[in-house]
Amino acid sequence: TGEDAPLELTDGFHLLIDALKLNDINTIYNVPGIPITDLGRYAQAQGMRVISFRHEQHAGYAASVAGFLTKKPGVCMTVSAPGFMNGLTALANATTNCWPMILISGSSEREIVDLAQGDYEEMDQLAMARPFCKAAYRLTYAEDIGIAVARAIRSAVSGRPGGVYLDIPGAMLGQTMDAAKGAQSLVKVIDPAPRQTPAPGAIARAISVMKEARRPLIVIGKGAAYDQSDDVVRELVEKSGYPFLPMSMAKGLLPDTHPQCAAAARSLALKDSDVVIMLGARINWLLSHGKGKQWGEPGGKKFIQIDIDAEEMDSNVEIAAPLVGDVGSCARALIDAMENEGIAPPEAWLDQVHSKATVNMEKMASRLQNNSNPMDYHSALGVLKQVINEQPDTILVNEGANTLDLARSIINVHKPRHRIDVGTWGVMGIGMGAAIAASIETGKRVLAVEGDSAFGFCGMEVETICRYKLPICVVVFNNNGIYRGDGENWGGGDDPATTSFVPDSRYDMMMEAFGGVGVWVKTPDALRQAVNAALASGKPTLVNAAIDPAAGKESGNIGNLNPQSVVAQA
Ligand SMILES: Cc1ncc(Cn2c(C)c(CCOP(=O)(O)OP(=O)(O)O)sc2=O)c(N)n1
Ligand SMILES: Nc1ncnc2c1ncn2[C@@H]1O[C@H](COP(=O)(O)OP(=O)(O)O)[C@@H](O)[C@H]1O
Ligand SMILES: [Mg+2]
Repeated sequence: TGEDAPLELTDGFHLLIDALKLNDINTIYNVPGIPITDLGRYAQAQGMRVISFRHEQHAGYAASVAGFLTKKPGVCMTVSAPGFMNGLTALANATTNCWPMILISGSSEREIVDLAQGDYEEMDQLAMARPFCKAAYRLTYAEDIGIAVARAIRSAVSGRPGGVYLDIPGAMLGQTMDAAKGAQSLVKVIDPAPRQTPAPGAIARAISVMKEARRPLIVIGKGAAYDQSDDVVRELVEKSGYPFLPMSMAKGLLPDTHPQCAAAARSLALKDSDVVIMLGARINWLLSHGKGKQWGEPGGKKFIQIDIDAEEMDSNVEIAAPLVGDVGSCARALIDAMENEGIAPPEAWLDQVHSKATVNMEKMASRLQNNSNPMDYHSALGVLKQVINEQPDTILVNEGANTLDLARSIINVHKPRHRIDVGTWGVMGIGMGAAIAASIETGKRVLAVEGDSAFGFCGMEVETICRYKLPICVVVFNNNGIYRGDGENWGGGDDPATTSFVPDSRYDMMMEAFGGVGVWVKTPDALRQAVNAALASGKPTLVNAAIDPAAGKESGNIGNLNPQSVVAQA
């Protein structure tokens, strides 16, 4: 341009969008409002998918699940203070699940915040975010957007993935700068999640432990699902001949119907195994911290642990052979070393585990056949098991207590990353955000199996599902309460934990209210018909499944975590 031509300008709004797009981030999950409303508009105008929710917590759950499914940071965008706080729960949950997510929140100027002068939605968000995420950054100048977004992406996906907070003051978005200089300030991140190979000595140590194994077991965790080295994981399992136990979101890396799957013989596998390989799975509360009777004789086990985070080792029990690196690199190195060392498959042990699993599956199968009216969990889940067996490409979302614990063991998963649930924390309310992200990120049909209480945490997002016409079938297991619908209260009157719901609530009418399909079903046949119709039509559907209020147990399988009052029961 000639010297008198006007300078071409850009601004914070557009530099932030350019930085995200340059790094192949093309979706924003948000709730609009000051100061980010126009940011969403401009992002959409520049070709990004901007999905607007009814509450930031569910936009955040969606972003974190997008991170789990794509290995790119899911982006949640919120307004300041209350919007930021609503997103913070999802950011903390992402960090706990080791999923990459970036929470971008509008904020106030430092000079006002630091003098506590009472700005609109004033809060020191940067300080508030720090304890709940891997890294937190705040922008002051538009020219720093390129490096800040690069840092946020790298922090979210490198090493152990997790949540990152990026604080964007409203005034910064409005700052202008020379467009050419702005373009030069952008950074395309190079290799943000580098492969991390284990040290040869660590491999040799693991092989020496495996050589002693007579009854080995591989526990596969959601870190392995996230790694997307599915073929190498399958190769490690099949070449070793070891039984494997999938944790809930690692189900489907190898199909639950695989002959080496020990899920239906979990107690035997945990108690009698002598060497346990943890593959992208933590030994935390979900595995009783590696202690107690379910793990057999104290000291009777040796652990090999594969994890990208070196500090995870020895968190709960001594790790005899730590393998620090990504699942794919560690599994590959282990397979190569096994071949050279001639590690023999443990046929007798595998047969023992497989026959125990077969017996248990046959026992369960008979409980699934009943055509009871009202349905109980088993008859309803027997139907959904069959639906997923027939349509294995459907992504299953699942939450509740009995609804979660029973579905996890009854519904087989046949493909990697096709089951999304409450994660390490056991969070209720992830269902609708997870279902929306699974649908948006994969384009696949989604079946969300929700306890009625769990659905209550996120039910308003059925309007979001209808607004974007997403092919999501929500099945609410309506047992009229949290855990059960008939508990008597020791203090007399309605039990605050169970009969707190209106009996026979018509959740199906909520979906109809927004133009979706609502069906109230009371029998397995009606449930099957409604779900198959929903998956065939791709229309947003809510199937309100009446479940016997007397079925189920308080807190499902984890009631033992409750503290007991001695005094109260005296
Ligand atoms: C955010 C949040 N709040 C409360 C809980 C406690 N909680 C709650 C409230 C559950 C609801 C279980 O009732 P449901 O109707 O979803 O499932 P079932 O009736 O089938 O057991 S399960 C559970 O752990 C939680 N895990 N997360
Ligand atoms: N790509 C990866 N390679 C290796 N380990 C990983 C990878 N991504 C995450 N991890 C690790 O996987 C583990 C996941 O454990 P966890 O969330 O407890 O799984 P689960 O609940 O399924 O057992 C975490 O310790 C995390 O550091
Ligand atoms: Mg319930």
